[in-house]
Amino acid sequence: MVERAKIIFIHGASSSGKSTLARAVQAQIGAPFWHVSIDHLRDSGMVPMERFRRGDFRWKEHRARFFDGFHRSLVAYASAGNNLLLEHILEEPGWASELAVMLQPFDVFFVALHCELDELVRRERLRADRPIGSAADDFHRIHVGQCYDLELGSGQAADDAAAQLISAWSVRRSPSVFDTLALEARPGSGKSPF
Ligand SMILES: Nc1ncnc2c1ncn2[C@@H]1O[C@H](COP(=O)(O)OP(=O)(O)OP(=O)(O)O)[C@@H](O)[C@H]1O
Repeated sequence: MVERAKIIFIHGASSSGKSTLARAVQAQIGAPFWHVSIDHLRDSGMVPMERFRRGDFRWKEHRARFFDGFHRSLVAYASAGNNLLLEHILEEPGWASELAVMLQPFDVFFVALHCELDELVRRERLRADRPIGSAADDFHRIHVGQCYDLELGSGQAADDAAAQLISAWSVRRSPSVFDTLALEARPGSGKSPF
């Protein structure tokens, strides 16, 4: 029998430290988790980034189906019993409910990674590999009205934040925030995202 997959979902603005935290969690946690991120798809060459940058193709025309496919791929991995350490940004208002419904069969722990605006802007400038302004744009939007199973600040060292996350995850409660979101999104609840 396939074991019910566990998903730890780290949600934070661009440059808040999601990848850094995910790597630290992956290094410390007592079971194997696959670190899943859009960054890996973009950086591996799966997406023809250069051609989008050159203007050969229009991202606007492909974005919705790219993210739909990414969200479905999470279900595919988890259905096979894989534990996932997901870092992602809920860029669209409907995505939280949509994902909650899709991931309902799994044990999802939803973590916010908060970072002060001036620190986000500083990190974004320093790394120079993200469009300037993305972090601030996320900062003002992505956490609005969102509930989490755990909220972390990104002012501490990633190893300490990872230890805190793992400790909270190991005593997580049911129903989780995603369980509640999925229930609210069911047809008839009046909050369906579809
Ligand atoms: N706890 C931390 N303290 C100081 N700097 C950090 C911390 N965590 C990450 N950083 C730095 O911030 C920058 C962005 O980190 P990271 O790539 O982990 O963010 P991210 O949220 O995954 O970004 P994106 O969503 O844009 O891929 C990196 O230069 C990283 O070294």
